[in-house]
Amino acid sequence: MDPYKKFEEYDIEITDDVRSNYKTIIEGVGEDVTREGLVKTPERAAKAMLYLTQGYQQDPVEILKGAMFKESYDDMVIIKDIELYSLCEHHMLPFFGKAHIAYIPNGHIVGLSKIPRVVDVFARRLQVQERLTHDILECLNDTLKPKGVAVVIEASHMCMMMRGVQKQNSVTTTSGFRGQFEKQETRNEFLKLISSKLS
Ligand SMILES: Nc1nc2c(ncn2[C@@H]2O[C@H](COP(=O)(O)OP(=O)(O)OP(=O)(O)O)[C@@H](O)[C@H]2O)c(=O)[nH]1
Ligand SMILES: [Zn+2]
Repeated sequence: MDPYKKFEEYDIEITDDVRSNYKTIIEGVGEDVTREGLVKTPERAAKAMLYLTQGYQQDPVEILKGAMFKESYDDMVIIKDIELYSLCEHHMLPFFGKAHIAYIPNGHIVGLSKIPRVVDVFARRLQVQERLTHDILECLNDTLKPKGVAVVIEASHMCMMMRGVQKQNSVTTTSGFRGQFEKQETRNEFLKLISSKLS
C-alpha cells in the first residue's frame, strides 16, 4: 500500500455494485434515472462516495513513520484550525469543522503536513465525531510516542441541520488528551493557545 496515495475522483475505480446501488436509490426516490441529467449520476455519486471514504485504503502509521526526524525540541507543537470533512455513520451525511492538535516531542518531531494528512485518513471514513477524535489521538500517541498529545475537534453535523432536530448553529466539541496533557496546567496552556486569535 502506498501511504501517500491520494485518490482523485477521476481515478477512482468504481465497482458495478456501488454504481448500480445508487441507480436503485435514485429510482427508489421516484426519479427517472434515464433522463439526461441523471444518466451519469449513479457513476458520479459512486465516485464521490468512494472519494469521501478513501481513508479505508490509507495507512496513517506509514504516513507518520515516513517523516519522523530526530530532534531535541521538547516543547508543545500546535497545529490548529485543520479543516475536516467527514460522514456520520448513522445517516451518511457530512459533518465538518476544525481539528486542533498538539504534541510534545520525545526525541522525534514529525513533518507538519503529516498531521493534517492523518486527520484526513480517519475523517474520510464513516465516523462518529468521538471515534474520529480518538482514532487520531491514539494513532499519534502510538506512532510518535510523544510526551503528550491533545486533539480537539469542533464540528457541525448536517444530519442535525438539514433534517431531524434542524438546529443550524450548534457546534459539537470533542477532545482527548494523553501524557503530559492529562496535567491540568499543560492542558490549559493548549486550550488557551488554540482559542487565542493571535497565535
Ligand atoms: N454521538 C454522536 N452522535 C451522532 C454523531 N453524528 C450523528 N449522531 C447522532 O446519531 C443519532 C442517531 O439516532 P437515531 O435515533 O438512531 O436516529 P434518528 O431517528 O435519525 O435521530 P434524529 O437525528 O434525532 O432524528 C442522532 O442522535 C444523531 O444526532 C456523532 O458524531 N456522534
Ligand atoms: Zn448523522
